[in-house]
Amino acid sequence: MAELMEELSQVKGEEPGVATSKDVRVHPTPEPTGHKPVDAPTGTPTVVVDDLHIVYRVFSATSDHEKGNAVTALVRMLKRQGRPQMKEVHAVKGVSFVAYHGDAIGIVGRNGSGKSTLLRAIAGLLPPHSGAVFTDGQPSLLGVNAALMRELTGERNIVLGCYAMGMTPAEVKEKYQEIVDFSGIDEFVQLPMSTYSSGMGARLRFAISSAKTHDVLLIDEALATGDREFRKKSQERIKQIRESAGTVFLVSHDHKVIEETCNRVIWLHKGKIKMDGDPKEVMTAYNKG
Ligand SMILES: Nc1ncnc2c1ncn2[C@@H]1O[C@H](COP(=O)(O)OP(=O)(O)OP(=O)(O)O)[C@@H](O)[C@H]1O
Repeated sequence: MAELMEELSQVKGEEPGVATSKDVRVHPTPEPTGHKPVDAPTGTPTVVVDDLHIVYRVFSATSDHEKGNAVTALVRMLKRQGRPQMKEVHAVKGVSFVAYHGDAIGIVGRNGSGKSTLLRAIAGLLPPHSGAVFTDGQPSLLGVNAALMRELTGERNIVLGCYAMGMTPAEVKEKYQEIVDFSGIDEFVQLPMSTYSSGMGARLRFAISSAKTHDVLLIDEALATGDREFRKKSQERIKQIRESAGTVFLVSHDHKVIEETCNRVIWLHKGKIKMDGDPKEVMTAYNKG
């Protein structure tokens, strides 16, 4: 571990790079890296989503003949034909809400209702077609595909992941063992992540990203593969983030996790907010509808 830290800090310099999410904030607020919990009181706005529309543009092939391959593309070029028609998928349609410091907001809805798209837009990874997202603080998106490197060991991923979140070498050193213990991967930490089960990978991802205090933590199904014990631990961690006045968004199809973890639930239906409020009330309506 010590040699690894030294090796990596030499490569990256004294103050390693800051997480990419800082670069993609729609409304950035300058903050020192690795800062302590946000000192804003709970109840002040942290994310404002204003009449947000997200539209994906995809090439559509209306017939087999038009389907994209090298030959059809070449024929199109020779015949000087244009590209196949663009199709628009309107994934988020006029969503507005305000989230506050200390909120844990569950986002539920059927497959394709726009949950992941909304999270990615809050993280600044998707540009609004119209409308806007304003964030006070640094949003960090934790998804099932969070960028850990499968061919590297757990140990290396922990160090790189912490650096990517903007921690200093001293902070990484301080947090390292806590992350290993929280993830429960034990001696597997010395093995490449390609040898991990999906649950072990998810636990390590959550342990790394929750080791830092986040202003806005966006979790997309990342808790789904953990076992019951890990779920409990991660719920406890989310509670701590909320108590330190961060804001958590949680997309999950697991209603129990949503009800136990969140103080508010937004129900998305076909890209629009169908209901927004108390978890029990929203989940009861959602289960009926
Ligand atoms: N990269 C993309 N390109 C084109 N369309 C997309 C893309 N990603 C999502 N969509 C479309 O946007 C809509 C919303 O998808 P999204 O993944 O946000 O839904 P979701 O509620 O998270 O679904 P799930 O519960 O299945 O994860 C769907 O119609 C989907 O087909």
